Amino acid sequence: MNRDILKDVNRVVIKIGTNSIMKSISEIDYHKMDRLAFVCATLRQQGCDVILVASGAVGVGASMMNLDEYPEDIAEKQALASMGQGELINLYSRFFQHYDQHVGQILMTRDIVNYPSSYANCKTAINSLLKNNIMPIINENDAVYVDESGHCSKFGENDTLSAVVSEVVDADLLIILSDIDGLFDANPHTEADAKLIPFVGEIDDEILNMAGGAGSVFSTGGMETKLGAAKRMMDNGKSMMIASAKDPTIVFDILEGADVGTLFKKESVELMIQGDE
Ligand SMILES: Nc1ncnc2c1ncn2[C@@H]1O[C@H](COP(=O)(O)OP(=O)(O)O)[C@@H](O)[C@H]1O
Ligand SMILES: N[C@@H](CCC(=O)OP(=O)(O)O)C(=O)O
Repeated sequence: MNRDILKDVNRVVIKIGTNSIMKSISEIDYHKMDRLAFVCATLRQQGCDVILVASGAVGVGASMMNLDEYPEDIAEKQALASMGQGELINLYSRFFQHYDQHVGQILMTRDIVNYPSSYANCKTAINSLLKNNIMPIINENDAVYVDESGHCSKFGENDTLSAVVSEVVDADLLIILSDIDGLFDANPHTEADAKLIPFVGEIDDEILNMAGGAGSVFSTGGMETKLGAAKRMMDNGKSMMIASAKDPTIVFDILEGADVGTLFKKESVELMIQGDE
């Protein structure tokens, strides 16, 4: 699959998982956060609209409290998220500042999917940030979500959230930076000879059967939710990449059309670029 089309991307959503910004349960990977800020700010300078979906509220909160493991209790998790989110955005804000880039925090609940006025407000808020050259940094509002049968305002993981955000802002491409190089034909952590799949043109049962759940204590979605996000993007005629978060400058390679990670793109549909009709 020729990837030259990725060179024309004008608006990109980049999602990075908790696992990728933590060295261990107690240690934040500051270098990784700095590289990510560098990449996002550089793309912005080059005229590309970038929206960052950044996980890590609970993880950063747990590291601040020196916890050995994550709590199961929802109220405890929400308290950690409340504390951790403040520190997470503080860190990103400081790293982005090195590259002369202001950031704006947006914390979402599922209300944006369920209520058209919330959706419209969210769209306006993100577009206003972009218009003013402020980098939107988005996470779920983990401290207050409700997860009850009568009312569920929870996403629960950021793969789906990042696909919804891509829809809201009409992004050309969603890049999910993960702790793995892309989609493999089986979970590489359990199948030693699993092979990377460079291109997926359709999410069918064969592809869905390859996916397993989350790979670490930090993660919530695993490959299943990433495939759900890919399907959402493809149904909207847009594309998605899964690539390794090890070195965030891989985003430059992706946008140069390099053969890295897994590209999800409907074979029959040309990547729709902002401004094209
Ligand atoms: N077919 C597959 N290909 C790649 N990874 C898979 C697959 N099935 C399950 N996984 C798991 O999904 C993990 C990536 O998802 P996740 O744990 O949510 O990480 P992240 O925090 O980066 O989003 C991998 O590390 C791996 O353990
Ligand atoms: N919103 C949560 C993260 C949820 C999530 O999806 O995490 P991840 O699987 O690491 O992308 C938090 O910030 O702790």
